[in-house]
Amino acid sequence: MENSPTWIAVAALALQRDDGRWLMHRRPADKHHGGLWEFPGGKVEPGEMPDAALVREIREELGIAVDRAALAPAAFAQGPAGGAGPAIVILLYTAKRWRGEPAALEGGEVAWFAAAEIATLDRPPLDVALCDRLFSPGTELSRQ
Ligand SMILES: Nc1nc2c([nH]c(=O)n2[C@H]2C[C@H](O)[C@@H](COP(=O)(O)OP(=O)(O)OP(=O)(O)O)O2)c(=O)[nH]1
Repeated sequence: MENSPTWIAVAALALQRDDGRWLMHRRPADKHHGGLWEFPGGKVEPGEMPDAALVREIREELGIAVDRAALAPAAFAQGPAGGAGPAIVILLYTAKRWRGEPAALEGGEVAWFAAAEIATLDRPPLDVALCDRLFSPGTELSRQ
């Protein structure tokens, strides 16, 4: 066993509107992965459940309230290990209910996209993997 952490958990949200569009967040230019489109969310803190972390991150980042009960686990993706820092494992949830109007409170921008449009956006590698799983043909979600 190594003493330093080998991975960190990130919780992310695929929020879907009634018209079928999904919310994506464009990271501020000065951040890691700046300018890329990702699912909103953030790091899970020690001792925190991922869904509780996501409720907190979404409130801070988008200014909306999502209930833990409205979050459905959808997919995960794992980054490479052995790099400079810990590997990232992203846990993606979906939600169709929330309160408030999403806004990019911590910078960047937010917009709603059809699944086919998301495939054309510049995204971090892990988001490409998550989208493949979320929207891959034959899955329940891709037909909605
Ligand atoms: N939130 C989020 N992060 C992602 C996605 N894809 C992806 O590679 N990441 C990476 C970018 C960051 O290295 C890490 C999450 O960091 P973050 O900056 O969003 O989280 P945070 O708000 O808790 O971080 P911090 O700046 O307060 O340290 O995961 C994604 O779809 N959503």
